[in-house]
Order: sequence, then C-alpha cells, then structure tokens
Amino acid sequence: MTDPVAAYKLLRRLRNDLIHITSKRQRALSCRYSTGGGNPRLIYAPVKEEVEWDEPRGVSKIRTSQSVFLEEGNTVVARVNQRIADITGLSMKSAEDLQVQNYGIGGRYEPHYDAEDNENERIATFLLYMSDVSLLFKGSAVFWYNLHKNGNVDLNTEHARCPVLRGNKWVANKWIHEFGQEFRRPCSLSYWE
Ligand SMILES: O=C(O)CCC(=O)C(=O)O
Ligand SMILES: [Fe+2]
Repeated sequence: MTDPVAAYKLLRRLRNDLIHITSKRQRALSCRYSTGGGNPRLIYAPVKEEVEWDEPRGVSKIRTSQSVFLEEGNTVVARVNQRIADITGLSMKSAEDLQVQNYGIGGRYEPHYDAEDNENERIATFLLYMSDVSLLFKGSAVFWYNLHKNGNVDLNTEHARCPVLRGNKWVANKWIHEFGQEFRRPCSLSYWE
C-alpha cells in the first residue's frame, strides 16, 4: 500500500495546488480493512481501503484508448460485478457493462466528468487497475461518487488520464447509475451535501 499522505502531497503538487494538510484532513486520509458493514462475502477477505483524496476535483471528452464493454454472461465478469457491488454497497442493476480500456503510448483521456447530464445519471465510478500505474498497483481500484447526495454533479470530480509515456496501460471501469440506489445511498435535500 502506498503512504496516503505522500500520495496526497504528490497529487497536489502535480496539480500545482498549495499543499495544506490540516490534521483533520490528514486523519481523513486513512487506511483500513473493510467488510462492507459485515457483508459475508467480504468477512474472510476484507477489502483494503485507502482514502487518498478528500476533495475530488477535475471538460471535453477526448480519449485515445481502445475499449470494449463486457457483458455479464461471462462468469468472470459476473464475479467482478458482484465484487464491485459488495465493496460499494450499490446496486449494479442499472450500471453500464464493465468496460475494459487499453491505452498505448500517448494514450490519454482529457479532463472530463463522468456524469453527463443523463436522466439516470452516473452516480459513481469504480475504476480497476489491471496494470501498475504510478501510485496505483495492478489489482487496486479507485472509487468515487460523481454526484452529491442532493443529486447535483460534484464539480470536484473532474479527472483525466495523463498520456502514457512508457509501456501500455489496462484499466476497467464500471459506471454505476442512480436508479436502484434510493435506499443504498439515500438522497439529501441539503444544498451542501
Ligand atoms: O483511465 C483512466 O485512468 C481514466 C478513465 C476514466 O476516466 C473513465 O473511465 O471514466
Ligand atoms: Fe472518467
């Protein structure tokens, strides 16, 4: 596992942000083992969770990767989807199929939001790394909510993939949608959350 504070500082520096980590923020950058609130499938093999970023932030959609959507009929794909459901606690019923992406040299994805003004919006993104990519290792994954609980797009979720300079990179992403999450991630009427 990477040191979350070091990773945070590096990411901030890459974005030319001022590095200002308060002790409260530092405590939020924690590392833990999670059983997803006692999910039987995760009790024997808890998931390592690392909070690396406390305020996600990041508009055109230009991507130079080759990609394919994998349908759930395949047992391996079904297992991966089940695992994502277990880890996130979200329903995969309205999610898009698992998408595998391969970026070659120069392959990139310009800054964008995953939420694209859909009626059934992409509430969250689960990104699996199938090769080592800078701070993230093969087998790890990143998860974030694209929407606030009040349904507004979290403008801090803008993100990009920097061009690949060496080797090539494999990832898979699961775009999870709002429908079916009503009781799993209840909405809020607050302007602030
Ligand atoms: O490949 C990446 O790191 C980014 C992919 C991405 O932004 C996406 O699939 O929505
Ligand atoms: Fe994205």
